[in-house]
Amino acid sequence: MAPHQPTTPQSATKSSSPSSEQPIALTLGVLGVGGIGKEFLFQLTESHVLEGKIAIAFIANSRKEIRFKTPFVPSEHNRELLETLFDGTNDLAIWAKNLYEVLHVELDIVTCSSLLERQRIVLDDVSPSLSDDSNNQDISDALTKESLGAGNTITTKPWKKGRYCIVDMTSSDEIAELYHVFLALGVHIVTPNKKCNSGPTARDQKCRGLSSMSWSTASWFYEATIGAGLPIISTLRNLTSSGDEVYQIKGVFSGTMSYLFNTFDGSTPFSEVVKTAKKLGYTEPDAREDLNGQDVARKVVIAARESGWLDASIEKTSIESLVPEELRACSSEEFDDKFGKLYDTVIAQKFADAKKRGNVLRFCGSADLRTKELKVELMEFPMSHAFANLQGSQNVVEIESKRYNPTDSCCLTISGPGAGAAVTAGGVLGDVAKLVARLGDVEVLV
Ligand SMILES: NC(=O)C1=CN([C@@H]2O[C@H](COP(=O)(O)OP(=O)(O)OC[C@H]3O[C@@H](n4cnc5c(N)ncnc54)[C@H](OP(=O)(O)O)[C@@H]3O)[C@@H](O)[C@H]2O)C=CC1
Ligand SMILES: N[C@@H](CC=O)C(=O)O
Repeated sequence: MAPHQPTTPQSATKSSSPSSEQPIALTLGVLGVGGIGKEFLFQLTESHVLEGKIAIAFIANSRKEIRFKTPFVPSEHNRELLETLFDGTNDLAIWAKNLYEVLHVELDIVTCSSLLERQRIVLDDVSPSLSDDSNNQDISDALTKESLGAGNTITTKPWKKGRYCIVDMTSSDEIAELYHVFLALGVHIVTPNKKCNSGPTARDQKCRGLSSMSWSTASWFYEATIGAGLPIISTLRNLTSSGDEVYQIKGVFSGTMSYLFNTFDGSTPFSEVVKTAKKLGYTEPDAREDLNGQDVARKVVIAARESGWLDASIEKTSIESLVPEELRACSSEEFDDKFGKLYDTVIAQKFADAKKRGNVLRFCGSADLRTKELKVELMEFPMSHAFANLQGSQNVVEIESKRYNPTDSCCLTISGPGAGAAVTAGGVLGDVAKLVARLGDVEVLV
C-alpha cells in the first residue's frame, strides 16, 4: 500500500501506555474527530468505569491517521496531559507530535489524499492481509456469508476477532459502505452516523443480518443516530423484542430545527440563528442537511426500521425542505452568503402568521406503520401542545403502540437534548460500554 508516509521518528523511547498490564476488553479504531469525535475522546479519558478496558489502535480524520504501534490505553495517569494535547486543535499531525514527544507513545502518522485511499487504510488497519487485494469491491464480494461459511473465522491482525471495534464518528457514506466488510470480519461498529441505517435498504439489511446471525460475532450499535444520547432506539427495540406492536412514531427529531424554532422570535434574522446553531455544534457538517429535512427524514426512517418496517426509506418519505431551490446544489460558502437574503423574510412571515393564530412553528417527523406514511414537515401547534413547549435543542418523540396508546393510557414519550457534543458523544460511549459489558471482562488482546 502506497499511502503510508511516516512523518514521525520510528523508534520512540518508550510507550507510556500501561496496556500490557491491563485486561483490555475492546480495541477501538476511531474514525472522525470533529465535534463529536473529539468529545468522545475527552469522555473516554474521563471515564473511570471504562478506564483500562479500552485501547485505541488508530484515530483518523479524512486526511490523516494516527496509528499506534501498540494500542494506546487512555488512563488516569495520562488523562490531564491528553486533555491538554487534544484541546484547541483538530490537527492530527500536532496531536501525533505531542503524543510522541510528551507521552513517548510509539506511532506512525499516515496521510491519505482520497476516499479510496482512506478506505484502503482503514481496511489495512482492520485486516492487513485483506486490503492487499487490488480492488475494494473484490474484498466486499469475497466477504459474503457464503464465502465465509458457517463457523469459518478470519483472524484479524493484530487484534483477536470479536475484540475490535470501529467507532465511526464521520457522516461519510463511503465509510458506511464498508460496514458490511467490518461486520463480516467480526469487527464491531458503534456509530452516530445515520448513513447506513437510513440508507439503501439492501445495504442496511445486509448489515443487520451480519450483526445478528449466529455465525457472526460482530455487533452494530447506533443509539446516537436518533436523539443523540436519548434512549430512543433501545426503547423501540425493547418494545418490539417483547412483542409490542409499534403503530406510530412522531415528534421533533432534530436538535438543530428544535433550537431554531424555539429561539427564533422575529427579532434576529433566522439565518443568524442558524449560524448560532452551527457554532453550538448542533448542525450536520453541512447545515443544509438539517434545513432540507434530510436529517429528520433519516431519523424517521431509522425509527420505522427499528419498529419492524424494514423497507422504510428516504425515497418513500414526503419531505418539506426549507432550503430555497437555487441554494440546494451550491457551495456551502455561497449558501451561507445567500440563505438569509432569500429566506429570512419568508420564515419571518410564516412565524408572524402562526403567531396571529396563537400558534408556534415546529419542524416535525412522523412514521405511521399502519398507513405506511413517512412525513417531514413544518407544522403549527397551539401553546397547549407538548411539541410547543420545548427549549434549546430539545427533542420530543412520541411512540404509539399496542401497549402505549392514547385510548387506553397514553403514548410513550421520550424527551431531552437531542444534539450537541456532550450528549451525542455520551450516547456513543454508552454504546461502547454496552459492547464491553456484552463481551465481558475476559482478559485478551494486546
Ligand atoms: N452534532 C450532533 O449533535 C450530532 C451528530 N451526529 C452525527 O455524528 C457524526 C459526526 O458529527 P460532527 O462531529 O458534528 O461532524 P464534524 O463535521 O464536526 O466531524 C466529522 C469528522 O469526520 C471526519 N471525516 C469525514 N469523512 C471522513 C472519512 N471518509 N474518513 C475519516 N474521517 C472522515 C472529518 O474529518 P475532516 O476534518 O478531515 O473533514 C471530521 O473529523 C455525524 O454523522 C452526525 O450526523 C449524531 C447525533 C448528534
Ligand atoms: N444535526 C442533527 C444532529 C443530531 O443528529 C440535529 O440537529 O439533530
